[in-house]
Amino acid sequence: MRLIQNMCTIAEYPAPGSAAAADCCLGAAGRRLVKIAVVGASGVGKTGHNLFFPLFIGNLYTRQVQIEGETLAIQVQDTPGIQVHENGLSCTEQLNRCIRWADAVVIVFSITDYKSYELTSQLHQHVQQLHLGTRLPVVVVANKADLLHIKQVDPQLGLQLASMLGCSFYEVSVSENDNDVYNAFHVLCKEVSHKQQPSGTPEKRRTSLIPRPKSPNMQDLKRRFKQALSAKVRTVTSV
Ligand SMILES: Nc1nc2c(ncn2[C@@H]2O[C@H](COP(=O)(O)OP(=O)(O)OP(=O)(O)O)[C@@H](O)[C@H]2O)c(=O)[nH]1
Repeated sequence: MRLIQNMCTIAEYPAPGSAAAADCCLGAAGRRLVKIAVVGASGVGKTGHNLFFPLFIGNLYTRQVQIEGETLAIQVQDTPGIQVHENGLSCTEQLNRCIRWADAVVIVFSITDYKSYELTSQLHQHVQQLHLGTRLPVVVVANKADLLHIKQVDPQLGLQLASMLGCSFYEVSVSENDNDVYNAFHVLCKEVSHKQQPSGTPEKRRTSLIPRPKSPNMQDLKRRFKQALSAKVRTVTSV
């Protein structure tokens, strides 16, 4: 992935569904915009991920990325660490708003924190519930891969979980290896980009498969028209 350093100016993310949100569907300079929320337990390294997005306003980070020859604008929203209570996840309205705003989600857990790993499937379920009817692209990221000596989660478990959830999986170390983090975002952007593509081409192909109604047979029409006309003439003559 080629990351471009010159950032466009962005506004704070608008409320989903607002007119501003609609304007925001295209990034600055008419670019398509990919909005990503990074979620996970507290202390797993979410903010570290966002540091790859050098321009930020409040909790919103941005940069541009080249995907298949097109320059897309990515916006990444940092979210507060999620707390787990006895009766499940405790998600603030702010977090839920952010998940609804997003086109894709990165779920981060730390290999040094088993509880953060356990949270992943609940979080995935929560994300999909907030986007009922569409399958939101999600990537699972196991962070702090440099801390193998104090690991509580075997990265293999992360891989198994991600494939069970139908997500891509990346094991990364925010503090040691930028490339893996880039790759995780790249895969997600590509997936969103494909989802956002106007369905023109496949749609067109589909319509061309629908049989066109047969054009009326002109000879037959003329014959029927003549018949109707002569019947009328006959009726008028007999009167
Ligand atoms: N060794 C190591 N430390 C990391 C890594 N990623 C983050 N950290 C450290 O983990 C701590 C927490 O990182 P943050 O990015 O603040 O975590 P967060 O998920 O944003 O935490 P909250 O803001 O509480 O939700 C910091 O001290 C980071 O320096 C990593 O890959 N390796």
